[in-house]
Amino acid sequence: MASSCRRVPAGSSSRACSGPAVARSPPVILPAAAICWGCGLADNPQADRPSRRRQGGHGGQPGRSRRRVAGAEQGGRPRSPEALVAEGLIQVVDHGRSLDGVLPELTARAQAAHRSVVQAMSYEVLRHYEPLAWWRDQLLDRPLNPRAAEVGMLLLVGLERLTGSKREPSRVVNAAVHAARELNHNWATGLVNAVLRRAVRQLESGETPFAKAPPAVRARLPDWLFGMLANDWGEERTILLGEQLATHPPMTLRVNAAEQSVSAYLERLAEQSIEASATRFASHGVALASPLDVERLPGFHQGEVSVQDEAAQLVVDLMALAPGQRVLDACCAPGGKTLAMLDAEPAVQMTAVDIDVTRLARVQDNLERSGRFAELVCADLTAQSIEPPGRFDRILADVPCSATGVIRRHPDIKRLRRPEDLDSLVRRQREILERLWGLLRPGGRLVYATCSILKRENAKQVESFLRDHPEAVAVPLDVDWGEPQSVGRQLFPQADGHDGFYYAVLEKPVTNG
Ligand SMILES: C[S@@+](CC[C@H](N)C(=O)[O-])C[C@H]1O[C@@H](n2cnc3c(N)ncnc32)[C@H](O)[C@@H]1O
Repeated sequence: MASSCRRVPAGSSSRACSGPAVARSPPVILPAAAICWGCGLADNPQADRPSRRRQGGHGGQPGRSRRRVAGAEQGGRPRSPEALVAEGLIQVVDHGRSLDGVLPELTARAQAAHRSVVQAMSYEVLRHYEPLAWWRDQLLDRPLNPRAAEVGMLLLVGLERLTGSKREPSRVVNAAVHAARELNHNWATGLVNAVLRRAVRQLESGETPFAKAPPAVRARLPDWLFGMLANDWGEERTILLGEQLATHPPMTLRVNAAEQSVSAYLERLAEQSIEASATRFASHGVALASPLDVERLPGFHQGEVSVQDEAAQLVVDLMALAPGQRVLDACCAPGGKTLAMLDAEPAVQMTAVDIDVTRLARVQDNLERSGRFAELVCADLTAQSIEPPGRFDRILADVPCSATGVIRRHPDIKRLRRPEDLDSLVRRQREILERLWGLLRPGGRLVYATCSILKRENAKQVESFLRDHPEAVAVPLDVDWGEPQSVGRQLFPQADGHDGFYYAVLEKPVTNG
């Protein structure tokens, strides 16, 4: 076992560890926004506030260069929400930056009254990017010059406002024209005005702009992802899936069962006039009717409740934890499932590993908030060993994945992921699985989990592992959630319910001699 002790530096930027290290309990302060696509634990649960919905292109290829939104540090003059969102989304679409990274810069430059609008618009344009861009291209007389990317994005913002907000259409058009000027594209004001007015006329005549759009556009998915999903689940289902992935996810809580029951917590929420209900499948889950700031959640800072998607909460039952067991939470950061397991069974010996030292510090924060303890190890599980082998009774392999099951929460995934990422992810998942299998003691159990809805990362991955490890036993899952696969169960994103997720449970039999 790695044994060197390292404190995670406050304010350090996200980086992989250089070697195994253990971080024990000193408090650490973390940078506000750290992207996590696949954890089921919201980094900024209130970032995404609902707006009214409708429908919603094909964007440029993200380049390698990454710059900040112009003027952010110089305290540049606040701009209109439309201009800020157009500027910010260029950073995501053309420069490959995450929305979580860009939004704080945008909102810092917006007037206080506009901040939530800037957030909501950014999410909505990314959610409906394909239909919005397809519609824009239909409305244009000729394709936009690639150098006019900001104007192209501003048109998407305008089209999103026309279909997704209650604002008077003429005000939407005027705001977009004004934003073009703010962005120093005076040459484009006439174009923006003409295209958006054409869109208004279409809507007023009752035309359905996307009726003739290709299936991938209607599914609000990039072509490559639509193709992969359609290959797995068929075209019709993929269109429905894509539509579901473009909706607002609920904000879901996990009530710490050691502290109180779900019904007791629901009563406390009702006392604060916070509307909520028990989740359908997770026994400690509470779904809020609308997202809110965690500061308003009774007992949040005391660890009585955590923000965690319902599908992510289901891991606890699958782990079949018991006091005294040695448990390894591999790929643990930011610690949502570590905490869920410790809250359910505090008397296990928990070791939690992640490759990213900054994200490990967030695990520590989460543990401290709840007064729980785990040995934290920074290690690359594709390359480094956690000694000695055969040590753990239970292992959770919540491996890095495409995060296609959580696109509702992170619509920038559709712009940032590349098809070629899948090959390297699948390879990495397999390497991690191989190493973890060696760490499992005979008689022990390993739970494989992803927040992906792609078979290659899920049932096909586990099938391939089972072919090469005939000693491994796939445990049938007698549960009422998800859909059975050749091995394991697939959860698909549900309206007002859980995210897309996959679980498989493997056991290593005790061999004689
Ligand atoms: C899906 S997230 C884990 C979410 C976490 N289990 C939770 O519930 O909060 C996957 C994690 O795997 C980590 N990771 C990726 N590659 C890794 C590797 N080679 N070794 C260890 N951890 C890795 C990432 O840093 C990321 O934190």
